[in-house]
Amino acid sequence: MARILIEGGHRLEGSVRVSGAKNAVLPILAASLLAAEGISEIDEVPHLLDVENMANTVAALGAVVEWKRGGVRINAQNIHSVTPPYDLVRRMRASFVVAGPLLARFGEASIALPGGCNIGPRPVDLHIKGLEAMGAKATVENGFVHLKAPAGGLRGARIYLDIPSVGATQNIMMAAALAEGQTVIENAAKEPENVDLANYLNAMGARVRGAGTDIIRIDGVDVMHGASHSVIPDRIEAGTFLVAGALMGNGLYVENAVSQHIMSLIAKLEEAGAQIEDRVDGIKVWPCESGRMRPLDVKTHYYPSYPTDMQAQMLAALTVASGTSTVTETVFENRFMHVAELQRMGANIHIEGRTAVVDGVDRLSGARVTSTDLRAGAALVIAGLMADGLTEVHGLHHIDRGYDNLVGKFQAIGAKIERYDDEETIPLRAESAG
Ligand SMILES: CC(=O)N[C@H]1[C@@H](OP(=O)(O)OP(=O)(O)OC[C@H]2O[C@@H](n3ccc(=O)[nH]c3=O)[C@H](O)[C@@H]2O)O[C@H](CO)[C@@H](O)[C@@H]1O
Ligand SMILES: C=C(OP(=O)(O)O)C(=O)O
Repeated sequence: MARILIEGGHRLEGSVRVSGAKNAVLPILAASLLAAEGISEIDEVPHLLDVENMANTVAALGAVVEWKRGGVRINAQNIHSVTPPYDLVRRMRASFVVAGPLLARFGEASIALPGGCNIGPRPVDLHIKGLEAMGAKATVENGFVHLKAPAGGLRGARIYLDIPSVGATQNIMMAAALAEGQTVIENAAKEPENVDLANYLNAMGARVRGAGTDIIRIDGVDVMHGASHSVIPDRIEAGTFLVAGALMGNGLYVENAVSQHIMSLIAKLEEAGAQIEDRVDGIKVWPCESGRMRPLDVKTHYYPSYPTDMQAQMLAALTVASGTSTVTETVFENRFMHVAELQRMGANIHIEGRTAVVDGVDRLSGARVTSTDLRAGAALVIAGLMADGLTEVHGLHHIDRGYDNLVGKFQAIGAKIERYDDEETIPLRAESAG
């Protein structure tokens, strides 16, 4: 079974470059389906399992997808299907965002309903309600959502989102790009990845204003074309390295990190005592002078509040803080699966409802642990970097979904970390990792 082996205690220094954002590139690949003319060139595309799945999804619908160095070229002129294969959709929730582009351009789409996942139930009711407000008929049958636009195509509408859902905002924004008239999304998600998507849509000929604020206005156009676009850096990958640097760094430079995208995380790291220097093209981080982070109270919420996708990594960091911290998860119902794994490494955490209460311990000890979701995997790697002895992390398919060469990047900044796929032998193996 594939696993990562980490020998804890080595300092991290030098520079690490952040890749393009997973949560931006996925809807951008889906948005490419809107182009009836021309070819899109997307740059800064990270090497991720999710990206491969999304590229395969648009290819299965008829788009011609050509990989190039650092990016991808997509010709979506001849789409022949509005039903992405179930096998691809089930692997990745984000594939539901092909619904908006397909419905807008072809008047119909049939997408397998994404189920819940390891972080809790993840309904798509707000996506469907938004598309219905634009005139679509939605029926759910045999696990699929069938969406059909009215004879004259989708019509612009005023849509208030009960929750500022990232995915619903994306689906509605893409569907509205080719609808008749104006769509207004109120209580829209303000995430930087949605701004990146809006910029790409506008480069394709759409008219989207207000992305990044609560209210997005989209004036529908008749036709869209391919465009060139460079994906923004991944703020969660940047945050993951900043947390690692705040714990184990000797002055770690996270190149490409955009401080504006992670203000809440930077504020928390500074509150914990880490030193942060915002530079033109990245962020440098040093650990607290005392060598130990101060305890924190952290609460996840929608952007620009503290991101749920950085909850597990921060929780791992706080296991060795100099006191008691609280971490409250408000976005997803069940995003504390990593707690049990961190406890196996000696962390002192108990859950009270939606809050994890973390009593800092002097040190963690290496153990064999399993990622339960993508960010849980990153949290366990961070825990392994600071633990005594050897840590063996399993469940790598989660990490591969969203981190581009995580092991190689940590190796390059001084971590003692190796990845073993399948039956390769583990030279570093020791009893403590069992
Ligand atoms: C590919 C991608 O970009 N994934 C991100 C996106 O996921 P995703 O787009 O799935 O997250 P949402 O913003 O939609 O979900 C936020 C909350 O709204 C709820 N909800 C959402 C839609 C809906 O129709 N009904 C409903 O009740 C969800 O269950 C959740 O509790 O934003 C999340 C919240 O920042 C991040 O953790 C994910 O990394
Ligand atoms: C929850 C995440 O992603 P997804 O929405 O793709 O599951 C994540 O990136 O942490």
